[in-house]
Amino acid sequence: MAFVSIRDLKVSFDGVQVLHGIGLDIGRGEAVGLVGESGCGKSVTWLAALSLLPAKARISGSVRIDGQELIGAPGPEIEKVRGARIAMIFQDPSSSLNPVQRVGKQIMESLRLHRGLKGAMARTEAIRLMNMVGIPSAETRVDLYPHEFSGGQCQRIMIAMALAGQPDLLIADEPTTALDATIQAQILDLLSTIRRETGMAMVFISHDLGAVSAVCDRAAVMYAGKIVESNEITALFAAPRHPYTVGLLDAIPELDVTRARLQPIKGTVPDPKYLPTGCAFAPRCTHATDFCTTDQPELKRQPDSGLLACFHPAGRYKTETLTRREELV
Ligand SMILES: Nc1ncnc2c1ncn2[C@@H]1O[C@H](COP(=O)(O)OP(=O)(O)OP(=O)(O)O)[C@@H](O)[C@H]1O
Ligand code: NI
Repeated sequence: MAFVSIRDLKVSFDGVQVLHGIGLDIGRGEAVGLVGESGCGKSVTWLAALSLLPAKARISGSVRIDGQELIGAPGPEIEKVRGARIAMIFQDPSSSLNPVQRVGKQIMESLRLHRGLKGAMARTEAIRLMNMVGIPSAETRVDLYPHEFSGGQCQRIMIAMALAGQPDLLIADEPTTALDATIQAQILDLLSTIRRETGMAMVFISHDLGAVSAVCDRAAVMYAGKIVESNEITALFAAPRHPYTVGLLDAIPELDVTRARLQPIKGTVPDPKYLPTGCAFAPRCTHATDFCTTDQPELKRQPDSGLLACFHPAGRYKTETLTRREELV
């Protein structure tokens, strides 16, 4: 069995289903991207796994790490997993860092909680972690408050806190969305380096397939609470099969192009309350036929080992997007 294995994960809020049976495997040390537009269920997948959803959420299915079932596991067991085995970082560091506590103290608290380190040992380790995530003069800046750091540096400090527990899996939930392009590239670079050095697995959640390609080996594309396609990044970029994946690739910003010239996918994501009967993407899909509006395509293994849920896959080969990926890396 894979190191992390998600099977048929479903989530509803107030009778509205938002996750429709997610299945995903992550190997040890593997970096997997989770991509899709806002509201497709990327965050909910992991918040459900880590028991971080509000009590009203109805969750079924299975999430196992190293064989240990997380769905329905008792609170203290989940708490042990959180931070120590699986750590999560979010888009906005200011919501996770305590503004009135020195950053070093916050990292040391994480070290005490997950590794039992205290005093001088914890302080030395906090400084080492700050150095590792690229904070200059960590020895002196360890005693500063979050507002004395830039947004990009706060995100680095969040990453240091996440690494404090030496997790086997880091969930990075849109960690660069709030940052400008240069800083974003630096953080992506940092995450790749850390993964190589620590050997931890990573799930990188993003709207942007370009950012995902800079960090991940493989990506799963989500739409309306389902995975619609997944494959190795190179295969996904070279030959995207799902028309939605093609749309996401067309929306990747080229480095020297302003956002105004991108081609966003026409239409909007469906409200989970009123999902279409057939394929959820059919109303926006240029390939859709009558059949797609009545029947739901299943996620099936493809000859190239990718997974796809589509009745009318695209066949075009996109060399130009391949070059874009190389530029981004
Ligand atoms: N606490 C909640 N109560 C009710 N509905 C929720 C709650 N959290 C998420 N949802 C709904 O679940 C669906 C999936 O949300 P989720 O946050 O996973 O999307 P996402 O793919 O992470 O989007 P984004 O890119 O905007 O973060 C959305 O329709 C959202 O409105
Ligand atoms: Ni999200």
